[in-house]
Amino acid sequence: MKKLKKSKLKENQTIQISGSKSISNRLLILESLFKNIEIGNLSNSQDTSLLKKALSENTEWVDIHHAGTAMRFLTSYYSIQGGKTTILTGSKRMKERPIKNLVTALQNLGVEIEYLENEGFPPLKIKGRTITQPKVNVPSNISSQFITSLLLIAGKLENGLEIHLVGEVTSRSYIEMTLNILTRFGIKNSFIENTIKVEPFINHQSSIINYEVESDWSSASYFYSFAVLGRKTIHLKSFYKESTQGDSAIAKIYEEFFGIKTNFTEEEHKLTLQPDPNFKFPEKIVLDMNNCPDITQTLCVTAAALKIPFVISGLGTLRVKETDRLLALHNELKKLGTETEYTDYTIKSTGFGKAEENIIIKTYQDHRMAMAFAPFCLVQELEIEDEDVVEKSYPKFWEDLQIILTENS
Ligand SMILES: O=C(O)C1=C[C@@H](OP(=O)(O)O)[C@@H](O)[C@H](O)C1
Ligand SMILES: C=C(OP(=O)(O)O)C(=O)O
Repeated sequence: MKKLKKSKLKENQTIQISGSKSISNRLLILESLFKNIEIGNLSNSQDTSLLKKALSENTEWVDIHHAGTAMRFLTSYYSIQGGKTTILTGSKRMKERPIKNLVTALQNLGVEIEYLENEGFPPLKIKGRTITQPKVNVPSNISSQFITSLLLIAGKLENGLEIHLVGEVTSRSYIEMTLNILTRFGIKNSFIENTIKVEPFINHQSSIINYEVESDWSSASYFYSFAVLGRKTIHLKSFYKESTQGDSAIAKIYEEFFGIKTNFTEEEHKLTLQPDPNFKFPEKIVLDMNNCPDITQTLCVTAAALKIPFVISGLGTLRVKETDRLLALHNELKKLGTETEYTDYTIKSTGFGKAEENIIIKTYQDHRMAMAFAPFCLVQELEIEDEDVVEKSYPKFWEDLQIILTENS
């Protein structure tokens, strides 16, 4: 249990967030397949450590715990390890997170994959082989991680790969991030309408690539919330003006709805989050967050703390993440006095009342529930049920809060 006393924000503190977990996990797979990357500012998240461990140990039984990207990326990775059989499993929740569209795509490419418990879900038994078929159809409405998983191995296939995305494309920014990394790596690709083509990558032994990972924008989002509720300037390192991370949308969203101006200092790769003292909050927030699903919880808590009505759409993936994030938000926002209604794709506020006196936020084994609700301590004291959940993406979160917060006395 983490007790957060009613606090104030200190002025002008600087936080160094570690590398993006999404970029890091893509690079680790590519490094393992092509072996020529010097990675700087690798994510210190548990998800990245788990993936790194799996790739370095190369065992026959791999438990990836809660790490969704690692589960999905390794499914394709093990599919092309010819002559090797791997059992890939995860936490209880991982066994409830869908993987069927990816498995079916790999099966259609000729890989033998078996479900060891429930059809469509981990654990999987994967028999690696050489993939030669050049084309595959993949439904793209459940998780972009399925597409990224195939894209990461595509350059290794002798005929490359053409992926036809079927249906709506969810979390598109993450597919674009993958293609951007492939391009940096020298792997030729194109994304036209619903077809992605990746060429086979032949000269991969020739040179070493240095890749400095930009810090994690999903982690940065919590400091935007602190800056809004604490009305003080915060500095974050190491970020770039042009980001490949979809969650960098937080800068625009928090400027438009909460008056936080983001300044970039090029030389120091520093973001400065500056609240505009004359900003008038909007009467309502209406937003589609399909491109940046991981910052939904951050935004809902900021809006709830300010009692600004919100209608958020594009949330079709939230019910199959670390927890059912829409249900979790609905239950916990109530404790802050915010009533909500949700569907499979949307959440909207329906009324604002008084917050409970003794708030205890349940975390549902979801790191983002803990971190998204933490900024509410600038409004009222609260407790967060399981403080250790933050390790999944941001192990130093509570330590970093000590830098920016001072208790009200
Ligand atoms: O590719 C990635 O690194 C990710 C893609 C997104 O998942 P979905 O495509 O399942 O929404 C995102 O929520 C997740 O945290 C990381
Ligand atoms: C959804 C997330 O991660 P994953 O899907 O990789 O478990 C997340 O970090 O918010």
